[in-house]
Amino acid sequence: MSRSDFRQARRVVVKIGSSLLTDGGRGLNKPAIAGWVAQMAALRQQNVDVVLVSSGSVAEGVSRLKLKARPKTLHELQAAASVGQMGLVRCFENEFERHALLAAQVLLTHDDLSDRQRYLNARSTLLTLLNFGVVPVINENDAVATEEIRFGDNDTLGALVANLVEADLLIILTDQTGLYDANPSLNPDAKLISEISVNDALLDEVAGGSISGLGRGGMYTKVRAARLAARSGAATVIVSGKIEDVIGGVFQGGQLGTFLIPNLEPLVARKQWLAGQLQIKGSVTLDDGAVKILQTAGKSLLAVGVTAVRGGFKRGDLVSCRDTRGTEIARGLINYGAEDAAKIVGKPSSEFEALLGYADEAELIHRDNLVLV
Ligand SMILES: Nc1ncnc2c1ncn2[C@@H]1O[C@H](COP(=O)(O)OP(=O)(O)O)[C@@H](O)[C@H]1O
Ligand SMILES: N[C@@H](CCC(=O)OP(=O)(O)O)C(=O)O
Repeated sequence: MSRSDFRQARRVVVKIGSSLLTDGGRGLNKPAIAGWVAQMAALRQQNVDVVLVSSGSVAEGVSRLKLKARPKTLHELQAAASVGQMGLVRCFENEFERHALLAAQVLLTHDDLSDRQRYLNARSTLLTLLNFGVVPVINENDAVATEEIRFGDNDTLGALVANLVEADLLIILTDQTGLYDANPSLNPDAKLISEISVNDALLDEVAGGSISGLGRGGMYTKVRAARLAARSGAATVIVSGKIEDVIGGVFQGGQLGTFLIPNLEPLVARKQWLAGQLQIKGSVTLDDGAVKILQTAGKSLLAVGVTAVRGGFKRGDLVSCRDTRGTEIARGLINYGAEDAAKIVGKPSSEFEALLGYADEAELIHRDNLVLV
C-alpha cells in the first residue's frame, strides 16, 4: 500500500488529541477546530464517510472550571470531562452546521466494544449515522469510565473505532509533525520517519510517552493504535494538526507526517481479524441457492436461504455457515440469537416483525461481517 491509495479511501477516522484541541491547555482552539471541520466537510463533499474521535473533554473541563492543574482523582477527572464535553460538542455542532452537516455525539466505554452484543449495537448505530450522512463525534464516556474499563487514551479508541466501521484510513492529528526517531520534545536532533511498516521493531524503541501533561499516551499509544487499526486493514498517518489543510493533504497522498503501513491487504486483514476474534458458537445450514450467492455474489446471508440453526449462540456471536453436507462455507457475526433465528429461518425479512414481535436487521449475517472460508 502507498500513500497514493489514500485517495480511494471510502471511510476515514480522524482522531484529534487534547493538546491540539485545547491549544496546549488554554481552552478550546476554536479557529483550529473550524479549520479541521472544514477539511472534514470537504471529504464529505467527495462522499467519503468521516468519523471524528475527539479528545479534549478533560482539558476543556479543567479550563472551564478554572482548575490550576489536571486533577488527580478519578471523580474530579470525570467531573471535568463532563463539563468539557459540553464545550466540545457545542463547538463541533456549530462548526459542522456551517457546512450544512449534522454531527452526532457517541460516547463509548471499553465494555461497549468488548461485549459482542454491544459491539454490534455500536457498529449498527455508527453505520446508520454514516448512511444518514452524519459525522459521528466520538469520545470515551469519561463520566462513567472507571479505571478498569477505560481505554484511557483516545488513540486506542480511534483504532477500535476504525476496526468497528472498517475504515480505510486513520488520521491521528497531534502536536508533533509526526513520529520521530526519538522524542523531539527532548532531543532536538530527532529525525522524522516518513514511512514505516507497523511491524517494524524500530517503532518499539522510538515511540515514547507524552510529556505535555495534556495528552495521555504520547507516541507509544499511537503506534499501538496503528497496529490495532492494521488488524482490519486500515492505514494510519500520524501528523501535525497545525499543517494547513492537513486532512485533505493526507487524503491526496501528500508526504505529510508518518505513514504506518499496514502489513496486510484490507480483505485479508479483515478476514483474519474476524476469524481470530472469537470462538464459533453455533452454525446455520444454508440451502444450495444461498451457498451459491455467498460464494459468487459476495452478498449478505438472508434467513430465507437458511434451513436449520444449531447451537446456543447470541446476537453478535460468530457462527459457522455450512452447506447441506455440513461443509463450512463461511463464518460471520449473526444478527439474531439462536432462538429468534430458529423462528425466522426460511422466511423473508418482511415477516420478521410478525414472527418475532420486532425486526432488527433484514440480514441474518451482513456481508461486512461475513468471511468465506
Ligand atoms: N518518537 C517520538 N516522536 C514524536 N513525538 C514523541 C515521540 N515519543 C514521544 N513523543 C511525544 O508524544 C507527544 C504526542 O502525544 P500526546 O501528548 O499524547 O498528544 P495527543 O494529545 O495528540 O494524543 C509529543 O508531544 C511528544 O512529546
Ligand atoms: N477522553 C479524554 C481523552 C484522553 C486523552 O487525553 O487522549 P489524547 O489527548 O488523545 O492522548 C478526554 O476527552 O479528555
